Amino acid sequence: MAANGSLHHAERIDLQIHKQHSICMVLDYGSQYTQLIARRVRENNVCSLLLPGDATLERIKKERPQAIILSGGPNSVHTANAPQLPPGFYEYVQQEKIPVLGVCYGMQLLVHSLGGKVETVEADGEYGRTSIRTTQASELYQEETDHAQSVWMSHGDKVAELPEGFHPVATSEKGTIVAIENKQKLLYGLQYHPEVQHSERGIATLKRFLFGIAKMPADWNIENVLKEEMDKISATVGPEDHVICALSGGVDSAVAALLVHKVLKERLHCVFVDNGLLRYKEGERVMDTFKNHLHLPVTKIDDSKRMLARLKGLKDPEAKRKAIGAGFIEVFNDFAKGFERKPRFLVQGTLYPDVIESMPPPGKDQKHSHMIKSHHNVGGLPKDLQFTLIEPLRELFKDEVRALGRLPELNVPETFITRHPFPGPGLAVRVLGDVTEGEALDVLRQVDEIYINTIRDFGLYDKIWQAFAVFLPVRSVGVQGDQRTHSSVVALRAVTSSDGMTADWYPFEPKFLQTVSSRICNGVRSVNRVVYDITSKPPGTIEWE
Ligand SMILES: Nc1ncnc2c1ncn2[C@@H]1O[C@H](COP(=O)(O)OP(=O)(O)OP(=O)(O)O)[C@@H](O)[C@H]1O
Ligand SMILES: O=c1[nH]c(=O)c2[nH+]cn([C@@H]3O[C@H](COP(=O)(O)O)[C@@H](O)[C@H]3O)c2[nH]1
Ligand SMILES: NC(=O)CC[C@H](N)C(=O)O
Ligand SMILES: [Mg+2]
Repeated sequence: MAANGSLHHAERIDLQIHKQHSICMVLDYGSQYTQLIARRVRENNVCSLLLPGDATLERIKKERPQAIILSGGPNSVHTANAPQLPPGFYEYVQQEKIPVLGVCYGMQLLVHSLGGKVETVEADGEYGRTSIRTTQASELYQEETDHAQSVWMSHGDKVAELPEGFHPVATSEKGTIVAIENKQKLLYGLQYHPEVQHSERGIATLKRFLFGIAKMPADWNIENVLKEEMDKISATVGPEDHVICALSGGVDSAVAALLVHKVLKERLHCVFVDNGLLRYKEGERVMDTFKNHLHLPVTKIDDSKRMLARLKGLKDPEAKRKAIGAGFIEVFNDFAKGFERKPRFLVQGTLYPDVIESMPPPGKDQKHSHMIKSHHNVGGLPKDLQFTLIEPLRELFKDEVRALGRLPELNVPETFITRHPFPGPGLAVRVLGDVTEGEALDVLRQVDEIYINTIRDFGLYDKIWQAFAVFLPVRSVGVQGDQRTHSSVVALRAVTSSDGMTADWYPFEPKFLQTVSSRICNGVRSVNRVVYDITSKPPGTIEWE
């Protein structure tokens, strides 16, 4: 639970439930993937605890970690004020025999601070899929040598010289050292990101670190989250309080609503907003699904006119996102006015990726993490927000939320669990630039409907994490029925992912691409060209804005 991000995210993530468990600590240097590391650790039933990268040694000691992972981060060890390990860190971990794994920036930090050399590679970074090969036996790879695997990289600095006592244990195709160890001192480093789904054996390597090297017990699970979050809600919401829940039809808010409802019952009031940015017939379809499957009272509010007016003339993606965030809150404020005792709390299905992409964590180490885009429900919220937020999923990733929703205690219907994510700002971040120009929204609705139906016809919906169309603000020349056309171009995007933090484009068969392209050009008059987006995340993001 958080009041509009008022605490440092890493401190907030200090889930105190874990005191009775052994802890793997993650020090956060601002990587987009820091929480993903913490999440991977939990996924393997080990309790993880995130602390800011500038935590003092006293703070670290207080938690008695059994293993420590140093995250990646946008800084270079050579930039002024780049995050450092606290004085006395190495003495402490050596004395307590605590294994340390540095990931990307974390590995560069180990190397740099122990007297090795890190250099900046001017125009030759490694981003996205990279092939690596183990060169020497290491516990990290179960002693296997000469084994190739595909991993996810995102770095512009590299290790040029190892500190004393370290060995390289894997290199990339370009010859970059991508894994190192100092077995005696229990210090390990990975230049790539083992925590992301697209690193082929990344999880296996993390498990080697947790269980093989750090010998941690596997004694934690998702049920703890349910109990903890329900307890927090009971402790925070007064017995007379009524609470509003922003419900979208997506999985996150459905899980959040059912979790909160378990505690508050009829004091929870769900609101679904039609902001004019929904897909084809989405408003009606979602309300039907709520009625047939969710069994919670839901009020639908049509805010489309006001929202489209608010977006008029806005071209900048961030300005659009902020306007949409403010628009949502205006609807909830209006709704709250209808109560005798005005609700003070607002439930949102915010997930961790929304938080990490939306804002650098406020507080001391603001410099460590970069804002990627303001998610409407986090960075897009107005500054004078009148509600205290209840966000029981704020520390979780989508696949964890799905697991939580499937627990028998919540029993969230599968129709919500398996639905592709759809962002709150909806089609506004898929019509590039000005949203209200021409018929863009209508064209996009038609194209999207054909695209998703074709995906279903080919039996691919559940193989794809998210698929959608994008309306491009350009025109191209075509020939249709022997006539010259100068019409719109749409891009199709389909990605595989497990948490939205990294993604790869989906490799459709040519037959699918042929079918969908001709269905779109035949079915939507003003479109004469269809392109397919083949960009992973990174370097792209999933949405285009
Ligand atoms: N149309 C809407 N009406 C009311 N609340 C919304 C709407 N769209 C989004 N929200 C709120 O914003 C939150 C974030 O949106 P987001 O799309 O990330 O989550 P979701 O819709 O619940 O799940 P999914 O990511 O699977 O679509 C939602 O959980 C919900 O609380
Ligand atoms: O509710 C939301 N409000 C937003 O402002 C928002 N922006 C992106 N997304 C969704 O988040 C996931 C990651 O998207 P990106 O790679 O584009 O950041 C993808 O699933 C996106 O659809 C949003 N969801
Ligand atoms: N992902 C990271 O941790 C990157 C580390 C450092 N900023 C680099 O570019 O090499
Ligand atoms: Mg959604």
